[in-house]
Amino acid sequence: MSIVLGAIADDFTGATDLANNLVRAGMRTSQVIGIPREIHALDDVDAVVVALKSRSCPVADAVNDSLEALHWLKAQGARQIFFKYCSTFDSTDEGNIGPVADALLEALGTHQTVMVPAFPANGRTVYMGHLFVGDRLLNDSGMQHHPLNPMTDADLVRVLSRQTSHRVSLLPRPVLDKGAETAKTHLDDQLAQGVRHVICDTLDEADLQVLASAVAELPLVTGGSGLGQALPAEYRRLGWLEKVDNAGRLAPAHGPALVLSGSCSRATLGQVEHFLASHDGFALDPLALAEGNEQAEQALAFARERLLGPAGGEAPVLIYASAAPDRVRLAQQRLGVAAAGELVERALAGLAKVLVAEGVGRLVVAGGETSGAVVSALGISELRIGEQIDPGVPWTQTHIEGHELPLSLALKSGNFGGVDFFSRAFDALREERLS
Ligand SMILES: Nc1ncnc2c1ncn2[C@@H]1O[C@H](COP(=O)(O)OP(=O)(O)OP(=O)(O)O)[C@@H](O)[C@H]1O
Ligand SMILES: O=C(O)[C@@H](O)C(=O)CO
Repeated sequence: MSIVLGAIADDFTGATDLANNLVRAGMRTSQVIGIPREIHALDDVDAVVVALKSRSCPVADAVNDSLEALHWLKAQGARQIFFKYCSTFDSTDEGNIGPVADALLEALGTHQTVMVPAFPANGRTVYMGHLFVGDRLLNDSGMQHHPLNPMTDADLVRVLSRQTSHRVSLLPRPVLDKGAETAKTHLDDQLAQGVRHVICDTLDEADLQVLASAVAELPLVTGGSGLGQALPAEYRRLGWLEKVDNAGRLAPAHGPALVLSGSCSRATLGQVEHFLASHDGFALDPLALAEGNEQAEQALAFARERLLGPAGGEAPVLIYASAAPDRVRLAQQRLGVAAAGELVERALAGLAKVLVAEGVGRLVVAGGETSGAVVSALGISELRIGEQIDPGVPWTQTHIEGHELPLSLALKSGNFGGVDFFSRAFDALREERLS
């Protein structure tokens, strides 16, 4: 059987976010980690999301990996390709959104795509090309302090124009408001004028549905997961997709519960604080990690005692490097941005590897880069997508080599989730609401 949608996501939590919305809209979805090296059995799967780690890597690597993913997805019969990036348009003047989108267009032999980062369910909307997070412009939302790609400009036409030599324009809300046919005509007019990338305004779910209807037959669409929620209904309308029940059913969860957080996003900082008010936690500091193994070993002993020892209990514990912008800046000034991030990612990934091997069976990871590091360390190649915990974050399940029982894993994007996300995620599993 051929898949309908093939998606290329530029980070791990972003991939899960998109997969979650596809499952919710009734597509049976598999997420694969990196470009699959072996042939996968894709029976009973409507969509595959390839999770890359291409958001913050050098442009040439992002382009090569994305093209390799494209070729694999086309070989699986994908009718439409979705390039998934962050709903906060995480990128720098070098890329990687513009260069990857250009390369995908060229490889597909097509000349235009849409850019739909909005995710209204999580407060990301676009008006007159300006991206809002809740009631703040992107550059005033906390994203201006992002450790790897500070977002200091909310005007996406301007942001993307710095990343591509091709023309960028806007599909404004007043046009969208007139419906899918008018939107399509607008895209065609722009194409005739040589516009390659069209940033799309989106205020709400209704706008997403109009957009989905206008773009369902384009070879390439790009954006956040909001569009992914709206497309499956269009695929059904086109006769490409059948309706299925229970697209997100998982097996029961087992084992001790751990949260690892390397995200310094505003939402995660609130979640860490909230969790620590009623649970145990251990703070990592890149400056201490740079001194040697001692702090990582202390963190391991802390988790072992609470989760795996004779006194180990049901309560989840947290190990985190999440810190306020001034502390992040200090570490970055002393160590360098990349080195500080790598020290944290390596420490959290190493802890995940040991603790899962020793029995942790329920794991929440906060932060896209952090999730990428943890998933790689665990050698995970495929995730089955389950039910949603909060918008954009589902529980997933995977098999770890040598383990009889599956690992339940939730990969949380930095700015996603309610303030009580960490404890509520496990409550949901305990209640078997999600199993
Ligand atoms: N205390 C710290 N000092 C410096 N860097 C840190 C610190 N804590 C974490 N980091 C690094 O900051 C980066 C955070 O990126 P990550 O993608 O994991 O989170 P996020 O940006 O909040 O999530 P998302 O990409 O899902 O929005 C990681 O590279 C992490 O290692
Ligand atoms: O689109 C989003 O906001 C998320 O899926 C994400 O990519 C954050 O890393």
